[in-house]
Amino acid sequence: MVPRIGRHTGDSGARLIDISPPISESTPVWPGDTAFNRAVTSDLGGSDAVTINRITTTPHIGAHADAPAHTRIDGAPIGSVPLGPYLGEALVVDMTGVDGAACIKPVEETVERLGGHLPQRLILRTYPKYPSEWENDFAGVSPDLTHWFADRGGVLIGIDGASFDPMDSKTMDGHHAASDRGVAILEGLCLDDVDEGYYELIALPLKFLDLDASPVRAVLRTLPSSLSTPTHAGEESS
Ligand SMILES: Nc1ccccc1C(=O)C[C@H](N)C(=O)O
Ligand SMILES: [Zn+2]
Ligand SMILES: [Zn+2]
Repeated sequence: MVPRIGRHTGDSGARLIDISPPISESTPVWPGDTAFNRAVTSDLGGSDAVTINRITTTPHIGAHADAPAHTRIDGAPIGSVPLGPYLGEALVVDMTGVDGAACIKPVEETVERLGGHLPQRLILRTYPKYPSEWENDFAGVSPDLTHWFADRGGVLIGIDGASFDPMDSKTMDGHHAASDRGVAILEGLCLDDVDEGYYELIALPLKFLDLDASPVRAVLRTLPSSLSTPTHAGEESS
């Protein structure tokens, strides 16, 4: 029997791919939202014993996890969401040729092509190249896809775009579908260096007790090759 995620020892040649864009004052944020800003409050370059910065930022910056509280008045803040969804096997699907909201068909086709295995985490690539400036024209995640995935045991969907809903949405249907189905949301992932296929996702939000979102350091770890090829299809229902 092939070793599964969590049981392999770590020096098996697995590669870590950082899918977090850099965060600085020049990181784009939603128009009108609070940009990242920092100020030094204690300075080694002055007479202080330590350097300390103060930061101001929207929590929806770079790679980040949305909490249910972002779009539901009674939704859980990010510090009290379960962590399981943010860790574990994920399938990266290339949607760069797809028009509009990320939808079911490309996922079905990719799963089919890779051998039929659908893990509990789905990561959707919509940009051929991650934008370095704010981009109005991102694809959301279609509610249909979220329902389809939740029906098959899905617990997390991540996307490279800035939001699960198009920029002019007033109803936030993409976000609501996810929170209604208990599907965790990651946004702003930089997938430039990632091929379609199976990986281990690691992207934990911080324990901000009252916040609507948290930045994450998102990485994909390559699986032992026996796990990232179609030969293991159907063996696991992670
Ligand atoms: N409507 C907004 C108005 C102001 C600031 C952000 C938004 C968002 O929708 C953020 C986006 N949905 C996000 O989850 O990052
Ligand atoms: Zn967000
Ligand atoms: Zn969002």
